[in-house]
Amino acid sequence: MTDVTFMNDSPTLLIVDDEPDFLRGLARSIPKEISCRVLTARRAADALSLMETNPVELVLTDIRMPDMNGIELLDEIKSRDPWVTVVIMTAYGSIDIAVDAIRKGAYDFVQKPFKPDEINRILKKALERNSLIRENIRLRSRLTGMPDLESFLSDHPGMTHVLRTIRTVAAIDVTVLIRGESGTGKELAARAIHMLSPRGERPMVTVNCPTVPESLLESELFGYAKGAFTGASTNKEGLIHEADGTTLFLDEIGDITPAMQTKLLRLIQEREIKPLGSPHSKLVDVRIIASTNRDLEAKMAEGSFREDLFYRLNVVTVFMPSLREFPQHIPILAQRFVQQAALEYGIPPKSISEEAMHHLMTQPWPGNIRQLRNAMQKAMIFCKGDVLQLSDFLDEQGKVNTPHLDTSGVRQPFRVARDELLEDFTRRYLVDALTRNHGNVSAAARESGLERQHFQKLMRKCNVKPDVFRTECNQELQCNSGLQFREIE
Ligand SMILES: Nc1ncnc2c1ncn2[C@@H]1O[C@H](COP(=O)(O)OP(=O)(O)OP(=O)(O)O)[C@@H](O)[C@H]1O
Repeated sequence: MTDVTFMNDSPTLLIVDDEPDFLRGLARSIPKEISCRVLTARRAADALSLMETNPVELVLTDIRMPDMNGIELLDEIKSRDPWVTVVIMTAYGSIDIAVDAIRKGAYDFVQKPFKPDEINRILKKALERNSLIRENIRLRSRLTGMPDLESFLSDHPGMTHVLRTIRTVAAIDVTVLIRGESGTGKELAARAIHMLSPRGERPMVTVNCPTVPESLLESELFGYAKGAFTGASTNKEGLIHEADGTTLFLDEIGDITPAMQTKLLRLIQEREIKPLGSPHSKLVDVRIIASTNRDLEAKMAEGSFREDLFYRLNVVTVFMPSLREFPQHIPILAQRFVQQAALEYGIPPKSISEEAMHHLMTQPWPGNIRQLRNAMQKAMIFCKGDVLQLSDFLDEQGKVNTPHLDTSGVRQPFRVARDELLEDFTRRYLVDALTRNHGNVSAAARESGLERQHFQKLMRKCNVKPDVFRTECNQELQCNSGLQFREIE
């Protein structure tokens, strides 16, 4: 992976090709007037990881690559950020592949070997298109009042992908499905999408599907006509009518009955509602955002969730990561909840001891961010001093909370539960070892009796990054000694 040129505030072009000489030559041949930062990657996987940490506007990719071909890469890029412009390089004569790429959302294609003028013309056009799209999104956000997304979703690198998707889908009127475990911030993400969208000036209409009794859900959503059932003494508009012109957020859609699924499918397909007992249908203009913490694929397999509804909802999917996947996110969130609680309860903010932070980072948090927020609030209320200590996070018996070892409420299949427990144990073990060794991977591996590579493999599997465990003195030491500080994986 190389960063060839860099110009401030310029868009970024990422060139992907497994031929090192061709890649280098092409990157160097991009003329100055196409003012862009050029990144290169020799494998699709490297390209995707570069895109996690760099805002890439334009991708120029070869079709034939060993790990993932250009069309698969195109699919993956589009599912992450539909606004990235992708240009495909094909071998001479493979016009069918080029057409397929365009059908799948590529902006253009160019046949190898190509002349510099030809590729430069395409790149210029592609960058122009991209800047128009971005400008459009920016203006719309300004008009609707951009909320400070970072302030609640955090700009931790692990969350940049989620943030980018939220910003992008906000600007286009597509149906969005937000998936993730309970308490990961699905509703918050739905609000962010709505507020950033052109519909954001009006409030979003939220329906928490499981909390509305099944017998009432249809009339609540679609409304009813006078005389539709005993007690219907007047016409009543439903929530979908209320959401006409704005966003309808269907929270926990995985829990609705097959009959309601059919009705919602009709709404999504035809944008039409027919109140209960009314002979008339009417068109509505609603943008639908749905969320679920259910395994919809499993529900489809057992026949309790309609496939056609799933595909209608799943135009764009946002996956909210669990705290287990991003323990590095915990210190930022914990500090933020301390500040929030201080403001809310009118008490001075407190710092968090190293021991307490370590405890927070090694908990499995099955209730995710919600559970962390509650733990922080409780600790803030009961802590007597200026520093939150480990004891402020222990349960009534003075024990460290270890919910995963309590199997009484576990409903998962044995293998799933066992694998989760094992991964949780491994992650805690790694975090402990890295904390003790101030983020020094070699030392932590030595102490654990593991090969460094094995230790790194486990870190990758459990998404544990060493940087957060590095103390200031350790960082200084490494920087002063002239060593590269970032871990190269
Ligand atoms: N990134 C975040 N930063 C700060 N607070 C957050 C964040 N994500 C979630 N929260 C807070 O955590 C709580 C749970 O969030 P939210 O209700 O959006 O989760 P959810 O995934 O919709 O949960 P459920 O599936 O149980 O409905 C809320 O109080 C929310 O404000």
